[in-house]
Amino acid sequence: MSRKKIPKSKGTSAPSASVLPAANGPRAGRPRTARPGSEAPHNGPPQPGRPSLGGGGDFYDVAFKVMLVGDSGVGKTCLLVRFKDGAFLAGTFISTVGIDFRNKVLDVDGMKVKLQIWDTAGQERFRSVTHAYYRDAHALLLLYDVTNKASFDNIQDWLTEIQEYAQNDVVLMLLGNKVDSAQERVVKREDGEKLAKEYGLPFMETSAKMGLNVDLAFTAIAKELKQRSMKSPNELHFQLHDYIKREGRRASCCTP
Ligand SMILES: Nc1nc2c(ncn2[C@@H]2O[C@H](COP(=O)(O)OP(=O)(O)OP(=O)(O)O)[C@@H](O)[C@H]2O)c(=O)[nH]1
Ligand SMILES: [Mg+2]
Repeated sequence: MSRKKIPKSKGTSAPSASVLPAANGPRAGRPRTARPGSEAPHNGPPQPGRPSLGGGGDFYDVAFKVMLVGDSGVGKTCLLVRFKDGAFLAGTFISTVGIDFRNKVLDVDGMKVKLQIWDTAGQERFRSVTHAYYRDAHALLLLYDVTNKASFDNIQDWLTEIQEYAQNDVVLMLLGNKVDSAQERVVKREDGEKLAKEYGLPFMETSAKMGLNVDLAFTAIAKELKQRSMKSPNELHFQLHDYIKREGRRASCCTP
């Protein structure tokens, strides 16, 4: 990938959320692998260019698509499983093939916000599959692994890719995962903060293993997207940076 610099902050206009009437029906099933280009199964993952957030039958007022991106092994799948099921996938690392998705409905200030979360494969060979999904994403969580310097160094390349394929107004957050592995840490918190500041990105350190800041990351995204979609002049403007600064916890404060 090239190492082109990108503009240092994203725009702030509202993404067009899918505002759908609350539905009643069965919950979405297990995540499955998308097959771009083929016909979407009923209630299955939407295909690139054919956005649909109506499947799954959850109760919700507004729905958004969130994508997890970053190098292979940084913990994208574990972050999603922690958020969705409150569990940690220990043991053998099973690399994601193509793309999976899961839905979760959050209560954000009295409104049901459905996040359809796309878990992408970090491996280079699946990159073209991932590209097709960027344009429909309302938000991106970009992860690196604090125990893997290369995954941090590659963030700039990911930002270049995001600039190329995602919407200009996509909500973007940088996450440094695996902070529970203090002994193996090679990327300092300050380095993550510095990079995030350089690009005007909200930033947090997380641990999918311990659950540190995982709910917070998704909740912050949901709040930001909801706020942008409401466009209510009476509502106080939600400040994503301030929110995660206030609510975010440091690794040192959390015991296993
Ligand atoms: N210590 C620690 N290990 C983690 C954490 N998150 C993930 N891991 C481990 O890191 C490895 C990779 O995790 P995955 O979530 O599968 O990584 P991924 O980013 O989805 O990788 P790809 O699917 O290949 O893109 C697994 O062995 C996980 O158990 C964490 O917060 N702390
Ligand atoms: Mg994965």
